[in-house]
Amino acid sequence: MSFLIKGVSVLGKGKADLLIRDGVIAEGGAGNAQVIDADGLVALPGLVDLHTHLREPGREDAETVETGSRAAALGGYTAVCAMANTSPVADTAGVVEQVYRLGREAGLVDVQPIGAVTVGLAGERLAELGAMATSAAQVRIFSDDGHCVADPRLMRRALEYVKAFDGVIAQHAEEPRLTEGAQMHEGEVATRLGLTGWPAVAEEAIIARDVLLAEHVGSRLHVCHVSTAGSVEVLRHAKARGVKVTAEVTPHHLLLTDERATSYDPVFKVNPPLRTAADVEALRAALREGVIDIVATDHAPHAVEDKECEWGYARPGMLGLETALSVVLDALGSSAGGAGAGGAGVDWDLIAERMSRAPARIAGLTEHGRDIAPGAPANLTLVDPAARRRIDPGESASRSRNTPYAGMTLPGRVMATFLRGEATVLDGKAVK
Ligand SMILES: NC(=O)N[C@@H](CC(=O)O)C(=O)O
Repeated sequence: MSFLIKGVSVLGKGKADLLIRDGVIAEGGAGNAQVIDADGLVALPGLVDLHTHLREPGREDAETVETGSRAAALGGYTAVCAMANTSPVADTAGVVEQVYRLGREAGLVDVQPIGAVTVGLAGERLAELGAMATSAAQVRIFSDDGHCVADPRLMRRALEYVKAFDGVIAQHAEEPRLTEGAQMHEGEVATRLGLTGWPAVAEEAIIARDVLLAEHVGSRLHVCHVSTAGSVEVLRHAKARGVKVTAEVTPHHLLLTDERATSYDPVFKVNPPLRTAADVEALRAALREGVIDIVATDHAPHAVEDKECEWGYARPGMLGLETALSVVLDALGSSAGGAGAGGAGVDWDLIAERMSRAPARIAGLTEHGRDIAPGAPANLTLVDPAARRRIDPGESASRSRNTPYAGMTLPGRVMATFLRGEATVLDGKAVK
């Protein structure tokens, strides 16, 4: 199948016609290509998510590799990195190969498994990092996400181990002793609601420790879901020293604050928790500046019984794949003075960098995050910046419904996504 995308805005090129043939951006005659009228649409390199929970194996009632992949494609993604906190945990070559194979079979996005750092995420001994790296899944990112690698000696060993194959340790920065029983951000709102707080310093202390360890070892550290202004300052300091550290922020931490907890609706319960408006401002500025390198969704689907219960019993986590781009456009627009009608003023190069190119580089996904130019793999997404859509959880392709944006109207809409030249989304709908 070939496609001729007519009149689309391409970064650095203005309006152009794009020909997709044999899986790549092609040149020459269009022949019998299917024509897509892309007037008013913006072409971006396919988005890359460094932090997705696909729940398979083990919690297929909440998500499967296939349903999560479809949600990803609808969100404009062509690659996602699948977190290791499945059941069984992705801590062996066998499990990461299973996830990799399921991703290939679904064929909607490239699914790159992340391996666990420690056996069973228990934080006691290192998992078989080398075996996962040399497996068919070629794992390069290791994370105990959901849990912090709290033991400094184990963290040091992990950083040392992955250096041999240019791997990276993605840390869920949460000092567990400081967050025992925590339900939400520690601050004025938690006090008012009488809920146990998760203090900002529990994140900042681990990031500070880990950038020092990464510097000492000379290895690569990636910090998951940065959520506080203080973490930004630690990262700024580390980067100025030349530490090999990268960091992500989630869409929800760029838009929502701890005030949402006043509803006691567990859809707003997430780890790390929603923080203050001042944190949100600092995260937006850090993303724009590059102290935070990327946006990652932390898409965390949960079954109804795990979410529609009392706040204290609900699992933390929220959906993110289908709404990420819109939330980022909204968040950066409202404080950047940009994102006017029709997407005027949006810094599309920044969006491409933070949501595609940089995450592809960190994950080593060389087929993704490429400039849209002849010869490049046709992994791209077409966005209608003028569209606004009301978020209806019932319309989600995810198996779960825990979106915090239900009923909100957000800017931008993904109209088409292509994975190696195959359409996975057309006219804003999943193709298969
Ligand atoms: N981010 C979340 O709130 N939840 C994550 C794991 C975690 O980080 O707790 C999940 O897997 O559900």
